[in-house]
This record gives sequence, structure tokens and C-alpha cells, in this order.
Amino acid sequence: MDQLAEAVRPLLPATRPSTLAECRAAIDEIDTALAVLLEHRAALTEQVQRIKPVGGHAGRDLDREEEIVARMAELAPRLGADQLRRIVTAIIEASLDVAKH
Ligand SMILES: O=C(O)C(=O)C[C@]1(C(=O)O)C=C[C@@H](O)C=C1
Repeated sequence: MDQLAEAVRPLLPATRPSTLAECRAAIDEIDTALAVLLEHRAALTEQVQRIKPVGGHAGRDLDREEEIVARMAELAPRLGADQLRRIVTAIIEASLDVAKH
């Protein structure tokens, strides 16, 4: 795991949860972090659209999106590039949908 990925290690449970309640509590913790991070990510996507000569869906950069997917696939091998591409595409499209530009 690279140095940036180390930043999320404290969010992970120290011991593997085993009961349904423990698993759901661990999932809730991670979903909390994901929601906060997604909110911040969407704000950054919006800011980028104001900087780019062509913003919004019309200005999509699929090479950049593929770079994002490839980097994330190294950190999340269980999901892999194909599943992460679905997730990244959904995040980016939702962020572009709500961006004001
Ligand atoms: O990096 C950009 O050019 C962006 O517009 C940001 C972003 C992203 O949210 O990561 C959004 C749309 C692009 O297709 C690629 C990446």
C-alpha cells in the first residue's frame, strides 16, 4: 500500500468482524468515510470544470478516467479494473450532473 493509502488504514477494523452486527457496524464506518470523501471529491470535480476550457459532460477526459481506474485497481485487486470502472464512471457522472459550471 502506498503512503496515501496508509491514510485510510485507521478507518479499517483492527480485528476481522464476525457477527452480522459487527460486519454492519464496520460497513457503516466505511460508508461514513466514503460519503464524506465523495462529497469532497464532487466539489473538486466541480472546481475542475470551471478551470477546463470545456467543462461538464462535454469536456470529459476518458484517458484521465482510465488512469484513475488503473491506479485504484492496484489498491483494490478484489474489485479489479472492470468493476472499478463502473464505480468511477458512476461517481464522475453523478459529480458532473450536480456541478454548476
Ligand atoms: O480531471 C478532469 O479533467 C476532470 O474533469 C475531473 C474528472 C474527475 O472527477 O476525476 C471528471 C471528469 C473527467 O472525465 C475526468 C476526471
